[in-house]
Amino acid sequence: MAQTISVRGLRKQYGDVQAVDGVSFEVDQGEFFGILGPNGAGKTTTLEIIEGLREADGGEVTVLGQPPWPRNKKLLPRIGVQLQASSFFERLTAREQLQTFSSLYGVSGRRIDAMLETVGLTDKADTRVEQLSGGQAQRLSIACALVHDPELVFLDEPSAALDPQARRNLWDVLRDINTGGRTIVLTTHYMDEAEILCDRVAIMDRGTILKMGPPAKLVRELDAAVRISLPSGALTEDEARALPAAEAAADDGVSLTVTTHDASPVISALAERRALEGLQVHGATLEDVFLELTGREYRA
Ligand SMILES: Nc1ncnc2c1ncn2[C@@H]1O[C@H](COP(=O)(O)OP(=O)(O)OP(=O)(O)O)[C@@H](O)[C@H]1O
Repeated sequence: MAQTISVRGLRKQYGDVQAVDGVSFEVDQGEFFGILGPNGAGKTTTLEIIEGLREADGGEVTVLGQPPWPRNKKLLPRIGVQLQASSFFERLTAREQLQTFSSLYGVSGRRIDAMLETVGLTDKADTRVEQLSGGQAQRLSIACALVHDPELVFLDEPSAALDPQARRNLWDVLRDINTGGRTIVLTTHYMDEAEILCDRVAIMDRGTILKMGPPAKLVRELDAAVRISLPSGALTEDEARALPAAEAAADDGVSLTVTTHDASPVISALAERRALEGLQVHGATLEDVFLELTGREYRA
């Protein structure tokens, strides 16, 4: 598969802060790649260097086979960039905003209505940007990053400050963009976002990548316990502890939770007792992976 981004030994220091400390990864064509980590992990700095907006102190970066720095104008029509703080031209409507962007890139205006449709803003086409909600503005900034049909799209915390429904709508938009064949690189501090959207994630903390891979694989490799919960009182705690393969059981008055590394015998035994009503199974998440890697709770 063709390699779209290659980063080797990337470093960047601001004063005493080593923001990026030897980061290496590759992104393949068509991949949805996530850089995940808490505030200050170095995600934005890494992204800005790849986008050609910042000079690295050290390391090698190629984007679509070319170095992004010094500012490489040949790359501009081929990449789309959505920055963390989106800024618009004032007093323009959503459509005019997109028209302005498309004319900057010298592309025809034909894509504008299609783009508004893609990000679900058709009914806001004639609304001025300052009257858009946070979620709508975020989607417009993504449309601006896509209007020239780039093959590679960078999104920096695209769902920051969105309400849960708006985040889900945005995820649908991003999935469609990726299914259309574009490569997407996204930074996020939301574990669930990375888990749901990304083919692969790099978990970053304090300037380094701690682990990289498909989210489901990272979680599986943890070999973490599974929690099986039932309505409180479905079994006594002692009965639950005696279930085959059960390692622990606790009833907090709302749920009875059984912990195990092997869910099948527990669930089979519950089925035999006809005690499956209201059963929920909770596996490990990327948050558990972060905890295992750092010894710290994940705080975005
Ligand atoms: N222009 C700058 N000047 C000085 N320090 C900076 C600058 N930009 C970032 N830093 C510092 O570098 C570190 C990494 O910041 P960066 O913005 O890359 O992290 P991040 O993972 O994107 O965090 P966030 O999610 O908060 O944006 C932080 O300690 C930050 O304070």
